[in-house]
Amino acid sequence: MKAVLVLNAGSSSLKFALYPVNGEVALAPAVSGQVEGIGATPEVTLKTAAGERIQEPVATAGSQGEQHRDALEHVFGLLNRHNPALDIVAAGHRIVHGGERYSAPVVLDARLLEELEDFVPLAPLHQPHNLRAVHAVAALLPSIPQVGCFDTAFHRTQPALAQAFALPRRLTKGGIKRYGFHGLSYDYVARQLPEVIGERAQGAVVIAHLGNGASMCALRDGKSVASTMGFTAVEGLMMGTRSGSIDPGVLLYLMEEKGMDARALTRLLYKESGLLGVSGISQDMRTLLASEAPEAQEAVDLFCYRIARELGSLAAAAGGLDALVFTGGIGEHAAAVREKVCAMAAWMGVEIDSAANTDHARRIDTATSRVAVAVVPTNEERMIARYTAQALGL
Ligand SMILES: Nc1ncnc2c1ncn2[C@@H]1O[C@H](COP(=O)(O)OP(=O)(O)O)[C@@H](O)[C@H]1O
Ligand SMILES: CC(=O)OP(=O)(O)O
Ligand SMILES: [Mg+2]
Repeated sequence: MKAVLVLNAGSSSLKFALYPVNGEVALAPAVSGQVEGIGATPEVTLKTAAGERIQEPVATAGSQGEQHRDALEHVFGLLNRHNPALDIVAAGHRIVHGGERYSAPVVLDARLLEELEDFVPLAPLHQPHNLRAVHAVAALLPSIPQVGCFDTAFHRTQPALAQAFALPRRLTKGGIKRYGFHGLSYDYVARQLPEVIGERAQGAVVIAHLGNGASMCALRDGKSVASTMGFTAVEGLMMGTRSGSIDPGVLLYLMEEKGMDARALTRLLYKESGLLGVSGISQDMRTLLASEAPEAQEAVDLFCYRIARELGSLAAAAGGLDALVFTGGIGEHAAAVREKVCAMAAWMGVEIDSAANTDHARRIDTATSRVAVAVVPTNEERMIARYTAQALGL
């Protein structure tokens, strides 16, 4: 049977899946898995259709880029050994930045890949790894077509106001505006929502994608109207290692008074801040929730506080709040985070059922809550597989 290979290269992870295609994309992949811990001690986990789990370390050293490359090679080796007689006819990729031009998935060619290189400085933790995956597939399977699915595409429906910075017009015209990210995740979750919350899915909805990277999106009629991430994936919420929004005056001060240059600031804002920076312990929410250190507690509290603040702002953009939806690794699994955020949103009519929340139920609001509150697992890989099949008419 035909299959689409999906690659989702994140900041510190590489998720992969083989989706059988037979007229339409199968609900579940035949093989899937991920490499986690790229940049530290990467380890790959693969799950076969028969439910067998394989876990092994990835032999690698060197820079983040070199580790991403080794991780990819390791994944290709594993897929060769565990591919259940599927014929890989296409590859679909998550590409974080598509700029202003791309509001839909595209078939990738050499010219387009070169154009997408221009966005590397705008998404330094993602874009280089996304593009590297495309080149790696081209070298290994030169005859198959490849499709790029952009994180920014879903947000192209936003009104101009939501995309604008208050900067001189010439800069806005030059593309310095708010793009928004995690679009494949929002797209997938928005499509699941009618099943979970009925008609309210068409109303004022805020989805919180809380993973290693974290952002929130306001939707109306299932379409993005505003988001917390902007020109780059460092704006908005506090994240695993990213600061989120910060007074730009702090950066000017650090440059002028502390002699920090662009490289040092990039490191600070993307790699040393967020949960890791505030706790001084870990970027991993599991570790922080299990820790008794007051610094861990402070990091979690600030993470939740920032979400609650942004929720108010996004509700203003959406013109109300009919539903609040949690997704991403933290959103799906960290009941304590959902509880704190919802407690701070009580003034908006958010009320959750403690037992349902602890059970990670699909609906966690009480019968009297004015706002529907849902937990919807995201699936960027399936979204990519569907888009790839669609773009190629598979
Ligand atoms: N059971 C859990 N409880 C709390 N946090 C969790 C749990 N499982 C995963 N997480 C957190 O989810 C985050 C990773 O989210 P994920 O969406 O997988 O990340 P990525 O952005 O790399 O795709 C990490 O902070 C991790 O600690
Ligand atoms: C855009 C982004 O932050 O992605 P991730 O959550 O995969 O780091
Ligand atoms: Mg992610």
